[in-house]
Amino acid sequence: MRNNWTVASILDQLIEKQIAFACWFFPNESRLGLIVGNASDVVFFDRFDQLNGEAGFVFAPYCITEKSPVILLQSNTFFEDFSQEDSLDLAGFEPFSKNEDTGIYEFQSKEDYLELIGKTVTEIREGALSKVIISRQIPTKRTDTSLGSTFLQLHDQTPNAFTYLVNLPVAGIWMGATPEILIKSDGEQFETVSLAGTQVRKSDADEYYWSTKDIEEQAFVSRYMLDVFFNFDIHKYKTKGPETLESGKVAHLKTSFFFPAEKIGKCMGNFIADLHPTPAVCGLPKDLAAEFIQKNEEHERKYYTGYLGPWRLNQQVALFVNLRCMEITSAEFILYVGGGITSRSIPEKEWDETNQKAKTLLSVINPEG
Ligand SMILES: C=C(O[C@@H]1C=C(C(=O)O)C=C[C@H]1O)C(=O)O
Repeated sequence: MRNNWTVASILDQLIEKQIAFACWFFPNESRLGLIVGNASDVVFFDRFDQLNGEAGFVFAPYCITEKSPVILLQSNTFFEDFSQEDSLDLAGFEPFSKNEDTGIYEFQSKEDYLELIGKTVTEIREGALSKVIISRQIPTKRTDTSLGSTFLQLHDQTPNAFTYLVNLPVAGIWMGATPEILIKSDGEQFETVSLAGTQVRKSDADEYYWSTKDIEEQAFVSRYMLDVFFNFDIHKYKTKGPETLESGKVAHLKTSFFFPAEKIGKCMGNFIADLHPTPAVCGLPKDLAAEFIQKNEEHERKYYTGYLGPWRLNQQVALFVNLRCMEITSAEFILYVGGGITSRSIPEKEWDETNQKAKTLLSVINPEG
């Protein structure tokens, strides 16, 4: 039985003492993974493929910049299930130097967002783009509620998501509950997932009908994955789906792909570098979409739409796309939400979709709101 109070209070102390850590719940599991380390246990990379041969907990950005490198926490202080522990000796850990709050976070007005979506749809209809993910930040005033207990509450509300809380040098504090697997391995086979298309969650699983926009949008992601498989000589795989996946207050279309581990066992870092960012978070064609995002989004994505998780930690690989997440500064929670825009997008609907996606996080940080 998890002692919520003890766990929350240890996580709060780690944050307060500025000790590097990552903790997480895998989807549909009640075990709490925790890795804690010294400042010297954290390494930074400026290329995604540098993960080849490394092991630890990885926190990777959408796009590598000087301020957002790939971060790997390598430490022997690793618990597969910390929920059963009742203490942790923090005295032996050397803290990392505090990250400065340098970002400027502005609430993007609905009008500005609708205008950007309108512009994106026109660009897609007239040019070479098929799909682009456009996102926005939702800054919310931070209260003095315990982040440890907010995290446990988030897990209780979205048990089928990968729920995490990290405090790391350079990146700072991030928390989220994502439904999207990037890559997962049980040693024998790898699983990767194509996830896209969104609608409000229904009370009855049989009620889901999917629109052409959603089906097409998700098919773009699946199609792209097949190209990446081809690059790595993966010509046979098992598929499951498309099927509906419910998460938080929304539901998505999901296809899972499975292939033998030996295909990429020695070059996993290269495989991830090719896969990321998928058209679920960037767009198609990838280079044009990335350029459009860079020119048109008003904010830096930092670690939103990057990926995170155990990377060959105790032999396990389980990376998730960093969605439904927030960055936590001393004064604010900055939520990040986005959606896939195609030629069939209706700006008002896209705005509603981002609000739906933010609901779970908003309900845990501001229960009265
Ligand atoms: C970009 C996000 O989600 C992605 C976009 C989706 C969509 O456009 O329907 C669905 C799931 C994710 O692949 C987000 O949640 O911020």
